Amino acid sequence: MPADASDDQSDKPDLTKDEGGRHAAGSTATATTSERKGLTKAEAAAALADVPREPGAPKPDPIVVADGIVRQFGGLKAVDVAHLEVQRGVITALIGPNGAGKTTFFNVLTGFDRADSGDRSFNGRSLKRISASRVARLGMVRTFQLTKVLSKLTVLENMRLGATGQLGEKFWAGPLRFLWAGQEQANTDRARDLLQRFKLDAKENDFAGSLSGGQRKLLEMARALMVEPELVMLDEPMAGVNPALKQSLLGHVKSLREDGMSVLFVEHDMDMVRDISDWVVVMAQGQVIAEGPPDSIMADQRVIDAYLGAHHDVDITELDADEVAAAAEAEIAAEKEA
Ligand SMILES: Nc1ncnc2c1ncn2[C@@H]1O[C@H](COP(=O)(O)OP(=O)(O)OP(=O)(O)O)[C@@H](O)[C@H]1O
Repeated sequence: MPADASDDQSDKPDLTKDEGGRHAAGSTATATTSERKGLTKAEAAAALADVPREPGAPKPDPIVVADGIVRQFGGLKAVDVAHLEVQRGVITALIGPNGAGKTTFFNVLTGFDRADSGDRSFNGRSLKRISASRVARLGMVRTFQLTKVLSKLTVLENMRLGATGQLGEKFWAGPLRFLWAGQEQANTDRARDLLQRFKLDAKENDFAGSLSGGQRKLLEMARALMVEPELVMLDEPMAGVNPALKQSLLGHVKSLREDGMSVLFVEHDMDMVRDISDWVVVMAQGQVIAEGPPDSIMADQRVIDAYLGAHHDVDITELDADEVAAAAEAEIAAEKEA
């Protein structure tokens, strides 16, 4: 489904706007990644302590607000979300059975798909008629269930592609190298820093196609950070990832919150949901049926009936770096055999 093509003209994000008037004093809406103060798990829980455990509950400092979002495919209402607020600076999980509408809702929020009705806002600003690429430039980026790294490009080239809005991409600026060479160097430096953080630096010149599934997920997450986002949306980050690499991915997601970013992720892996999320939203048949902290959600009979009955808990073991590396090699070998 094509994204909303009617991209608006201004490239300047207005992240200071607060139509809802509910951003707390000292809100991080205008801060860059390096200036933003991250939250610990305890601080994130405290920020949500007074939020009612009910679908559509208002949050003290929402970064995203969805209102009356409906997306139909023929006669099927894939998404029918009356109201949802995503709190800034915390990790929110979106769970629900297959076909609940989670990915479709992600697509609509990020502008990769268009709702039949309803609107959503980011930092108090409506995203109506704003294209997916512009949504990303505003600071709301996503990864995909099936990774979209480009196999025939190197790891570093994939990273550079994550930096949107570069001067060198503008047709008039292309020949004027002096205008964009500095920006290109800054992007390469940032790419290398991120690759180091995600332990992919040794692979910067390898083709992305040679990475294991788990490493591709890491690369996609690293690439999403090239735009210094405020909100990172991850669609099933654990799907198809070896248990050893899961540990590493979990650590990276937690560190996003500690670095001051907000995270919204779709996941079926209940260990991950319980371990890292501060708040859980449950969807079933297109609607939000429950919201709350992980422990209360996992004990909610409606959630157990709609979803959790089929999911069992398995502890993810702590693994050291060698075990993680060995698991990545095993994953690559298994993929080659398949
Ligand atoms: N492009 C499409 N055309 C027709 N139906 C679609 C399309 N995309 C999604 N659907 C349907 O909409 C419903 C919601 O799908 P969606 O992929 O959003 O669910 P989900 O909760 O993400 O599921 P999963 O956990 O399996 O990824 C499903 O019934 C699906 O078949």
